Amino acid sequence: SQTPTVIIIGAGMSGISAAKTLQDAGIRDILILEATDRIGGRVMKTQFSGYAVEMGANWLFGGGPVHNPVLEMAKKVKLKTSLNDYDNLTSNTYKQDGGLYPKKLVEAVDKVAVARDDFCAEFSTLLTKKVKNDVDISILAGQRLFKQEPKTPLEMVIDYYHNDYEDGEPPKVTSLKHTYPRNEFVDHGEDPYFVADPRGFEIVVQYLAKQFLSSLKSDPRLKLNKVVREIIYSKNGVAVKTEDGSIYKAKYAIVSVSVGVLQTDLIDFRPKLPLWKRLAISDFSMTIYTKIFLKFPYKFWPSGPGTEFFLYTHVRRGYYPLWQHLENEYPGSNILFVTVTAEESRRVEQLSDQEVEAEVMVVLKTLFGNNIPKPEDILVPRWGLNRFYKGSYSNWPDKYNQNRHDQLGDPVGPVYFTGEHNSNKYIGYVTGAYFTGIDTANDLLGCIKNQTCRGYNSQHM
Ligand SMILES: Cc1cc2nc3c(=O)[nH]c(=O)nc-3n(C[C@H](O)[C@H](O)[C@H](O)COP(=O)(O)OP(=O)(O)OC[C@H]3O[C@@H](n4cnc5c(N)ncnc54)[C@H](O)[C@@H]3O)c2cc1C
Repeated sequence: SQTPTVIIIGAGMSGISAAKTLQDAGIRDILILEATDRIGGRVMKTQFSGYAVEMGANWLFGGGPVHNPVLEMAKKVKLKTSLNDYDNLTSNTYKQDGGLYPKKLVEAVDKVAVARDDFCAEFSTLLTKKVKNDVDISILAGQRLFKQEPKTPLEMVIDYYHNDYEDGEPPKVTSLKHTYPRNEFVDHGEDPYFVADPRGFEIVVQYLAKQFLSSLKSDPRLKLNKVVREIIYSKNGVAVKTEDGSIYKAKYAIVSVSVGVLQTDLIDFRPKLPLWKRLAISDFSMTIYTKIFLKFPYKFWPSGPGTEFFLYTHVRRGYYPLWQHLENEYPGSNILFVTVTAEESRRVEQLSDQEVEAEVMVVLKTLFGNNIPKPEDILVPRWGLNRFYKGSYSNWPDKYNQNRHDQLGDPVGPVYFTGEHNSNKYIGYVTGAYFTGIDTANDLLGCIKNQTCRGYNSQHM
């Protein structure tokens, strides 16, 4: 077969959106190499006790003032979504040893958290506007300036909901400047859509792919089960080697794997990537966000309006803090899921399913009594251990500046980089992945069509 112009590594949202952009611009001879047996990447549903649940992305943002093309696609495929009852998220907040906190107290703590967020947003804007060089602080440092740093278990779980639940990593290590103000898709005063569709959120990535691929399994431009292990690059082009011993050649490559994967040696770049690039990769952060699903024979948790979520407070920040039932989406499913992040995710991933179940049941018995039934099934995703993801999504660390982030996305010779982590506004989100795919493809098109190839700028090779 003919040598393609571009090889795209990875068939997640960013890789597919880059491929679509190239196709639309007339670059038809492309080849997508995907390590797994499916497209979609971190948009991934799985069948759990007869229901489609989202192992990866679950919330679709876009009810706000900014047009979100991912939401438009979701509407085209009639993706089934519901609106989460975020207004009532704090209405059932349990003490560490069981029993509910008085609603008034929780509301008062939440009010402080909202004011603290507003302060952080204003302070971040001030930093951006008034300080010439790129000065940044952590969200926690911002909270301390507000003189209302969360300290008690109750304050911490509310803060967890306001920050870690979105960022994946705690305020201590997260950039204030690049996280606040929260972007328009998220902080629009409207709840994001919660995806609960038998076809999964991944139907949206498939929809995009089908606009240029004849088949998601056998189109010659897409090869599944191709684990890229080596990229040899020079002014003449790239040679991409896969684990099964194949070699694919092209003029250019677009690498769309997660920054977590780039931090490992799964893909060997030859020559080694320049130092500036390696630093930009190694200093960025990839979090782990874990939704643990549990199926019970019957429900024993609060149900009815305003009960979709419940919170568990613990002196240990992030210890099984945020629970959600699926009664609105899948009535009668008797499924609960609890979200853990960052260090707790790293710890939980090392445990067996049985060990996780034992921990979780101690918490549930504390809240609902010793007579609750044993779960019939448990699902513990392990995104951090998976060599094709090495985490769930990226998080902007407080000591990482804009210049370095630009370098994270900069091309090196004929090798271009894309993916969620390169987004400036929607880092970590499916929407961010979609936009960066387009941006990277356009950058490369500038090179192919106009010979303005940023990969060959002075320092770049
Ligand atoms: C648990 C979890 C919850 C999330 N929640 C949300 C949410 O609610 N809302 C939201 O908008 N976003 C959410 N996200 C983030 C969102 O899923 C990602 O930002 C987005 O899907 C990333 O797309 P991508 O194309 O950048 O990367 P990926 O989807 O990771 O695509 C990269 C592709 O490269 C492949 N690959 C890796 N290594 C190789 C190799 N060596 N050779 C070939 N192929 C390779 C991978 O298999 C993958 O298909 C969540 C993610 C997770 C994991």
